[in-house]
Amino acid sequence: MASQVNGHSSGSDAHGGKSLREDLQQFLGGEALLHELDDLTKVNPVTLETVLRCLQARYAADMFYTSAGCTLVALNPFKPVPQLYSPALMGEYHAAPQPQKLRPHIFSVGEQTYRNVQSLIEPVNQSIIVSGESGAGKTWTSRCLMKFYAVVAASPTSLESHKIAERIEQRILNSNPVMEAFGNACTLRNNNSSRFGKFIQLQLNSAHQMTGAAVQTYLLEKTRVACQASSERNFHIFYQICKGASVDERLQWHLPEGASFSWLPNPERILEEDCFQVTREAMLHLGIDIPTQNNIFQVLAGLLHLGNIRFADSEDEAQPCQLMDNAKCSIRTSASLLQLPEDPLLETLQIRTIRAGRQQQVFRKPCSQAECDTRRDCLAKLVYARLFDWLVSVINSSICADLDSWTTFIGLLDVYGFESFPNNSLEQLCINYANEKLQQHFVAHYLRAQQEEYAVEGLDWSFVNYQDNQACLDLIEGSPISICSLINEECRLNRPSSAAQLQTRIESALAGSPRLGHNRLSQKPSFVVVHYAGPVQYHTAGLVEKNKDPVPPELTRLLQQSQDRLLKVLFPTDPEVKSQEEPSGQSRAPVLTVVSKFKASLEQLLQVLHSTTPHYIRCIKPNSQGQAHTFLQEEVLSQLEACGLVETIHISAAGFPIRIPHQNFVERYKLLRRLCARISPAPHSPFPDEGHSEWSPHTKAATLQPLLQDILHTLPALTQAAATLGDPAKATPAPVHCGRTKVFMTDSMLELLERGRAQVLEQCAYCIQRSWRRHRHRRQERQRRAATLIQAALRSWLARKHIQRMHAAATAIKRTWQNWRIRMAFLASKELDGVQEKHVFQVPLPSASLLRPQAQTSLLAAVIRLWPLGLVLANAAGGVHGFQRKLVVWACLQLPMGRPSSSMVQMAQEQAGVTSIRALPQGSVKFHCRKSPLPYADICPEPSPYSVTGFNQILLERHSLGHVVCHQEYPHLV
Ligand SMILES: Nc1ncnc2c1ncn2[C@@H]1O[C@H](COP(=O)(O)OP(=O)(O)OP(=O)(O)O)[C@@H](O)[C@H]1O
Repeated sequence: MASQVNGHSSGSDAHGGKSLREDLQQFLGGEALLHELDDLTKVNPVTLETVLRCLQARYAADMFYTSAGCTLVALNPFKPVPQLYSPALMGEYHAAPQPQKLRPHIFSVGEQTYRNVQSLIEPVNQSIIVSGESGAGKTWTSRCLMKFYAVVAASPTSLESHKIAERIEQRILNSNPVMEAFGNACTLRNNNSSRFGKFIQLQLNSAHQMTGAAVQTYLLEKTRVACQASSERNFHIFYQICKGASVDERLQWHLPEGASFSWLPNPERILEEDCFQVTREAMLHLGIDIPTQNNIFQVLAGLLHLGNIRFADSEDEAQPCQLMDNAKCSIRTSASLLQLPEDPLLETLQIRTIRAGRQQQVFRKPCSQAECDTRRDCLAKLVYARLFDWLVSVINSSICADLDSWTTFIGLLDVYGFESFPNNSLEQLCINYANEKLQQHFVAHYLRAQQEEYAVEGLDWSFVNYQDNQACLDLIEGSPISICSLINEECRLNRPSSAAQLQTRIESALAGSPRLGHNRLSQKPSFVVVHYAGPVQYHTAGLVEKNKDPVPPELTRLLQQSQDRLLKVLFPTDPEVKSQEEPSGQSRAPVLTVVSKFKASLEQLLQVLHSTTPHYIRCIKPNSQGQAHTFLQEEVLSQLEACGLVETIHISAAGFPIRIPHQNFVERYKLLRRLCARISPAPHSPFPDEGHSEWSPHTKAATLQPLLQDILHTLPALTQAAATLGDPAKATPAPVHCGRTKVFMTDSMLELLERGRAQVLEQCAYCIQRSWRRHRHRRQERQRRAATLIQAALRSWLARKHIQRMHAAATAIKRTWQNWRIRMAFLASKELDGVQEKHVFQVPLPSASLLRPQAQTSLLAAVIRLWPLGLVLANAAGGVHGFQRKLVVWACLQLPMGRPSSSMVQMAQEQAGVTSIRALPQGSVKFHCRKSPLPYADICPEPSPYSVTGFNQILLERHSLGHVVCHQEYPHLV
């Protein structure tokens, strides 16, 4: 870096060397700080030197973007810096509350532009003008901006609309590789140089989502098809088809491997742009199907073969020039690829037809060898230019949204930068003319308008001398006499004029212009124009011819005969088109020259730019070799001068770049009075409240001034607040000037106001949030109470219901239980006590029916009286056994022996079992038997594991052993 700085000023004298060393010392000492300055307006003093140092320091620190007031300076890194354009970074700039606070970047310009569209402040439409030398990074920048908008202006709503938006964005992005393949070429200064200018209009709908785009192109360098400077190349697409075609396609397009074409110089150079597949895929996405693509490539192959056609010089002027031997095959192949008849093709190239006289008689004149070559080149240029325009229209129809589906747009202008070569011609004149126009637009927008406005608004302002290029524009395009008008006139007169004559004409007619110069040392006829970026010498040779860009009508007619589907579209046999193509020599209508067409499209472009808010990005090339980490001061210096950057910085730093009409200012910042009201009561209060913003027209004018004053009164408070927040830059009161119709301020003041506004809005939002939360809380509380009440009522109802059901069930059980007990007791007592008589006939004694009634009665009585005794005896532990026992039983029961019923009684007795016998003192016997023959006496209503089934306690009284007391007992009662 030191050597570069040394190299910049290599003074030989001791004093010069010393000052340079000091300078260098100072520079190097301050470098650490210098690279931190991200706005060139902060460089002090603002001179080319300091600006240059700052840029160099930043470049060394890999900081490629620097603000310069209203412009962004973009240094070409000439190396991939992926993190500089990552989607994450895009998101960061998009989400930042103040993107301009972040590091300078094209995304901050992009985001600012997008926010301007969202704010709907007039003019809503925005334009970003990307300018710079060839290879400075304009196309790269435009591409990155398009990607940025594709991300930030994508539709976040429904999945369906998101998909549509994504498809549109993809198409817009796909238009880049197609346009670059057909419109870019490798030049000495840039491997991927755009050979046309373009204005891309990104269309946004009312929700600020990208719905489409439109591309307008300017001045395609079509001469490149047939003529390339040494070490340069043709358009990329020709190399792509030659390198990327498949074997079949090669056969079809007659492009054998290793074939040489004179219009395809330097094919051995391999560039990353030579990617045929990428172009094909992008074309497919844009709706250009494979057959159409093949058709396009076939036509391009036809042009390549056309370029190989060579003519031999003819000795005899009356005879047409003959084809060279090796060109015969080329013309056949070319004719077949272009689907043109071979002989008429050859004839059209060899022979000129002239219509003359009143009857428009046709004369045929053989062309010289040079003329044949010119006609061949013209044919190729004509086809290629039409093909390019057609492609642009196809791209537009694919990406352009319906007129009613978009409301605003962001325009991206990528134009060729200022050009100055040793040999400049009409192309450079047009390019530099466009740059002058854009510079004027810039000057008008930022510099002149700013200063003039200060004067009109009555502001005290010391004017800066800026370079007004109006004089230069007058020289090029002025009326009635200018360079353009003179060249056009030469074309209209259609007279043979030499280059020297044109030079003399220009010099004599425009002698008074301060911007016209003359290079006395020049060998060739030329004139010099002193552009804002420096003097450029234009050679007059061939200027008029280039301006005419003559297309012999027979060439168009020939192409109209083609059977090729694409050429039929490009060259329709439409009479309207025909009349445009063939202006008759006698017509007084203005001739459509290159300059006049370019001027018209430029004016159209400037009209669009004037209706938008412009943003500028100046791309700077740190070195012409395209090397990373190399900052050549001299080269950068000339570019800084060429783009008028230093003046911009100077004025932007000293002036008031922000101008807001009173009405807009009041509308936007009237809520700042709330801040003031909190600090101190406002001095004026005859204005309506914010809630009543619809003032009547007469009150409006009357209230505007006091309102304005009120707002301005809040500024000290705002500045103070900034100071307490520890922002010293904002603490010093930034100048605000109230003009007659507008308020003027600096960026920092605007920032302060915006911050205050955001603060008030934030407080309002808090207030609304608080009220809403309170309201919501109250409502929730009410709802909660109501819910509790409902729950309690329901629960008590349910409990009551349950209890009622349980109660009813318990009552029913109790009743049933009581009834059962009563019934059981009744049945038992009936069985034991007084029922013997009544039920005697019901005792199910077997063979009872066989006994006599008396016998039956006595038997029953005996059973009842004596069975316990029988039981006792039968079950006695010792003593009576077998037959003896039976006899005892029979005797006790007085049963007749051998009767079947006796065994049954025995059975019953055996089953019954006696559990205990106790002799009571009075001589009675008390015993318990396990089971009685009574059906109800042993029924336990409550069976439980602990309960013993009812058993009978039998007491045999001594005094009446025959009287038996039998009652039921329950364990729990014992
Ligand atoms: N930001 C960047 N990061 C990395 N490389 C870049 C950047 N900008 C530009 N370049 C490199 O510089 C080259 C030239 O850039 P670009 O084609 O955008 O220049 P240009 O100004 O459009 O030139 P022309 O006017 O000739 O079309 C690119 O091919 C790329 O290699």
